[in-house]
Amino acid sequence: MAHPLATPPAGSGLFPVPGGRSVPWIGTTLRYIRDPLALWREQYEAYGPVSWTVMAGRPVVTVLGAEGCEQILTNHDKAFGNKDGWRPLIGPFFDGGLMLMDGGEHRKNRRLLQQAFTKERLADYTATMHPLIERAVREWQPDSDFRVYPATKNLTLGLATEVFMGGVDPDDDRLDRVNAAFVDCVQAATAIVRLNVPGGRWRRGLRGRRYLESFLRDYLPRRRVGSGTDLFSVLARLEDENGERFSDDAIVDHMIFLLMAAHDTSTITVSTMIDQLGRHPEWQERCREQSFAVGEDVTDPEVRLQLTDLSAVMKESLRILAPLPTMARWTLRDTEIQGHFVPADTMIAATPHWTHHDATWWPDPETWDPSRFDGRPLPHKYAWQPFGGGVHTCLGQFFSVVEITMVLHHLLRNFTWTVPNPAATPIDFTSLPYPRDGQPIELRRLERFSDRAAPVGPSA
Ligand code: HEM
Repeated sequence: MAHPLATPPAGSGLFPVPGGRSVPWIGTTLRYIRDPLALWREQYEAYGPVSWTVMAGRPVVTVLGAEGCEQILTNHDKAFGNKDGWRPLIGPFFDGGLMLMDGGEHRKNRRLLQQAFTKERLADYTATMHPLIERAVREWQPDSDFRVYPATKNLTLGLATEVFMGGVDPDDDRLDRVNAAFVDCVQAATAIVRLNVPGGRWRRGLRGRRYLESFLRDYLPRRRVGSGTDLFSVLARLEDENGERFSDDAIVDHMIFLLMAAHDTSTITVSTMIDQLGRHPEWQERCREQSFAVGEDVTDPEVRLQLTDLSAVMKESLRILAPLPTMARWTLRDTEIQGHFVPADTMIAATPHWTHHDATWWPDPETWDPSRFDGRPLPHKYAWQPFGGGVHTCLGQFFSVVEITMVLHHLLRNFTWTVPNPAATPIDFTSLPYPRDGQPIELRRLERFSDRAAPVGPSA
């Protein structure tokens, strides 16, 4: 039986948001962590595209479908705020990050931050990243039980410290602890017990945040005065049109958020692509052929454009597993979503992961098939939205595409791999999605001429 979230104002013509009773406080949190698609499918069948449930102690309105997501992300009537949507989830750990800002504050910070993501800056980051990725990937060791996820996480963290931070001192041995601090912060986001109690995730997250702050503050004075082209140095020297700069606190906040935004999202995307290419050798070989055809150096954007198969593989992998399966919002006043009345101060979940698996837009949605991205237009502007939409669209989108392309490009040129376990990879959705088993593959070094498929064509 459906229970309305709130009664619509008389004469409004709006429907109440339907929903069901569930376990007190925890509600559907655990079911979401296990399998959000199964949970949403059930909600959709029972109540339609807009319904409410309880998650971690509060009512949450789940919006399923491209139209609803478009309405929320484009936010034309400014009814949806980011700050209070994300804050209950990741606030204490990623406070001061761009994604947690609204209105004028967001506009001002985004304008300034955008200067760190221009074409010229991206070219600098790319030039720094390319040799690091090439070397790091080549050093991966063949293994019949190679775990992709932790290896990729190490790689992206190493890149982040070089490209984002400008490197660390040779005798600074805190990187493992920094990595652990990120994980603690991100995982605390969905802690069931949100109290600062010993041994709890929340406490570990808070401790992680303090560790990251002190780590960055140690390096900040040098970045302010240096001439580095890393993101940290760029942020430390940015000025707006009035000559205003970010304060020390703002730089540390932005850095912690950016490191987090860049790290786990790219890691899960690389990991999904490797997993899928291991299960689809024909696509692996197609991508490899293009990677050998363009040569080793892909720092030039024109050269990367030729990796059309890899680009399709990335898009399809982002479709099958969106690194941000859900985007949080908060209603700033009474409003309407797809004809339903939603009162002020309600948590909203926009759900790209659902849209990406919606058969309306994606026939046979559970099948991984990069040929969906063969250049034809999207079936709906919001049918594919891994990088979000509206004013909060991902600022690091182009950076991450370059980073991911380069990792896969070098991997394809150095290795071949298969996935020994035919069962689907078990994904945990506690925070950002990650493979519970670390994503095992059988990784073999590529014998360049014997392992590659013979060239196709009349002379072959
Ligand atoms: C595959 C990789 C990535 C994915 C799928 C991704 C996804 C997203 C999404 C969906 C949002 C919007 C959140 C919302 O509307 O609430 C977002 C925001 C953001 N992302 Fe990314 N991201 C990725 C990589 C990166 C990287 C590498 C960086 C930085 C270098 C970055 C920086 C940001 C920032 C700063 C925002 C906030 C933008 C704003 O609120 O104005 N992201 N990202």
